[in-house]
Amino acid sequence: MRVLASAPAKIILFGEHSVVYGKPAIAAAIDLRTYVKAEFNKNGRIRIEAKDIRTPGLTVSFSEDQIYFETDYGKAAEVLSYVREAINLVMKEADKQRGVTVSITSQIPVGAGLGSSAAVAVATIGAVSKLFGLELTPEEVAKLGHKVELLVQGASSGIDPTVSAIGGFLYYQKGSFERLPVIELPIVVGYTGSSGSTKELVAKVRKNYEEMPEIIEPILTSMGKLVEKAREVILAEYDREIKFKLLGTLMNINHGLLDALGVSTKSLSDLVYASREAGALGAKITGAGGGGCMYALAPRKQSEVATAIKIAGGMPMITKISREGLRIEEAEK
Ligand SMILES: Nc1ncnc2c1ncn2[C@@H]1O[C@H](COP(=O)(O)OP(=O)(O)O)[C@@H](O)[C@H]1O
Ligand SMILES: C[C@@](O)(CCOP(=O)(O)O)CC(=O)O
Ligand SMILES: [Mg+2]
Repeated sequence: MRVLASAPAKIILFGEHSVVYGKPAIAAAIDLRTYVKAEFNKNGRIRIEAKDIRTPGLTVSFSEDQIYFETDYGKAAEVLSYVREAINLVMKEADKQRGVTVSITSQIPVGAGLGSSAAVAVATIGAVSKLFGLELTPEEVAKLGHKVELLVQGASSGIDPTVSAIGGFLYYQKGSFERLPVIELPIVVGYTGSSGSTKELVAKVRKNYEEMPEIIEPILTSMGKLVEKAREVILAEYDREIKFKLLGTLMNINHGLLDALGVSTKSLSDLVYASREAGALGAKITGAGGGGCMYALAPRKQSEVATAIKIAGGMPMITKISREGLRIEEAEK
């Protein structure tokens, strides 16, 4: 039997990092996907082929106590940890051990704040659980995806695996979510081309929090409050122009607070300011930061903002919200 599953990337519109501390956040799945094909093999090992992750042609096999590297790339085991943990968790859930080959192709830039780790975990859980005959709901897949991120990163709010498994536009807090109405958001994502590790950035914020809780706690509280305000604006009956203006202001405040937490970089802030100067109503980091992506809200100015991002040295991407989360593309007997 062979199963092909896919799961989407996401942007966090408001509330990254503070969501790890139990505050709410708002995120949307977007139309970039990771595809995972899973099939049984006869040699009893787990074999992972990650074709387009930035260690090209990476292939690693492992059995219970050994890892077999088929390339020279030293960080291979670490790079594939989300996939390995996802496969292990599904096997535990199914209470079965069998040789499985998993092949991954992805449209999502890695370490760019677009949730590639969650998408690869969710698509792997989706494909492998179907292969083992488990019928998991999207919510159950999201919970397992959260466990994968906790195992690999040490900390995770669970927002990324939830959005990737469920799809659409979500308000999320401590493992629970509310679907928000999908509105057409005129956004532009700007990619700096560099990456940041979520594990390291979350640890950096934690360190500051532990050293100076009296300074960091009010920042996180403000972030939580601005997310509540953003939810109110999204659900209000205002006309679109007013909504976008208010959301843009909240995005700018959120960016300033993320900068205060120490997760921005010069390149990210360059793209943020270039977007605002080109007419965006708001612009902020999306995801963990330390490199990766920002996004801008730019009604009627998307092409001007895309050009400004390019001139400032970034790569613009015009994306849409994806209503669909985890998708089983094919399941062949
Ligand atoms: N296509 C892929 N194949 C295998 N692992 C992947 C793939 N995409 C992402 N990952 C895993 O996710 C990690 C990046 O996750 P993270 O630091 O959370 O950044 P982000 O989720 O913002 O892209 C990579 O180092 C790798 O371990
Ligand atoms: C920083 C954080 O809020 C979002 C991380 O997103 P990404 O891995 O950078 O796409 C962490 C989390 O919510 O678990
Ligand atoms: Mg991630």
